[in-house]
Amino acid sequence: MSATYASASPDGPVRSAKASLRAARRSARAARFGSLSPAEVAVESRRLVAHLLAGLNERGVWSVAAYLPVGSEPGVVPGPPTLSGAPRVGLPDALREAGIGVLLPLMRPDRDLDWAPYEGRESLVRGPHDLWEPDPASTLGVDAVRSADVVVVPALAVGRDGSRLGRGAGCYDRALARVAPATPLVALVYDDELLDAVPTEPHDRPVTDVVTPTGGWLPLSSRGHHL
Ligand SMILES: Nc1nc2c(c(=O)[nH]1)N(C=O)[C@@H](CNc1ccc(C(=O)N[C@@H](CCC(=O)O)C(=O)O)cc1)CN2
Ligand SMILES: Nc1ncnc2c1ncn2[C@@H]1O[C@H](COP(=O)(O)OP(=O)(O)OP(=O)(O)O)[C@@H](O)[C@H]1O
Repeated sequence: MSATYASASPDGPVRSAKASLRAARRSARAARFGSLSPAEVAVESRRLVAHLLAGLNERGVWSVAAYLPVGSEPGVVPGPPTLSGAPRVGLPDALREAGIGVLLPLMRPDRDLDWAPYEGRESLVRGPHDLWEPDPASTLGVDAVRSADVVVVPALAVGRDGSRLGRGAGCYDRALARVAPATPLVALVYDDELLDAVPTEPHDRPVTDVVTPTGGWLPLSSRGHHL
């Protein structure tokens, strides 16, 4: 670990505040998800994706770095395992069908993210941690994320000030450190996951916009640039 992150010791006050909030948000998300029927989840996911597409369309965006929502993440497509074992793909297909070029991440062993173009669900392979990822043979390298007009990022919670709480592996922190300052960073969360603020460390890059199933696309106060 470089000296830049020396202040972020595993037992520092911000680190433990993040860890407790992460645990609380994870269980709240899981509990709420468990209380919804698959049909309700599907409706919510479609609304979220529709808001994202509308916002990208309004802004004339033709290329994004996105991800494939899994488990109880916002945008997930619910249902039993498919016969082929292939994942249920909502968000990346919706973007692709709208004519938007999509990069998907692959998690590297060092917890950095590599990227590859999304070419349809048949091209996905099982990755680590129950993720589905593009074929490792098709990767473009860690810097490919710089080519996206917009980066769509996962989050457990987002503050109205742009602060973002992720899974805690630092994958997106590493990836976003490479992205040009003017590139919009759009987090997808459920409505009750948009908070006033979440704890941050110096390496955390604020997101500029958030999309929720009911609230739609909301520019945040951290937003320094307009498309
Ligand atoms: N759908 C989706 N894809 C994504 C992410 C994400 O958050 N959601 N990522 C965002 O970074 C990257 C993958 N990052 C990950 C980082 C850590 C763990 C992990 O440690 N998983 C534990 C369970 C605890 C957890 O969910 O974090 C495990 O499987 O044992 C999984 C993925 C890239 N792709
Ligand atoms: N640019 C970077 N290079 C290397 N390590 C980093 C970088 N940014 C953050 N880290 C490390 O990643 C770890 C996790 O950071 P943090 O708790 O902010 O994760 P997160 O933002 O919740 O997760 P994610 O980015 O995966 O969504 C920390 O140990 C941090 O020091």
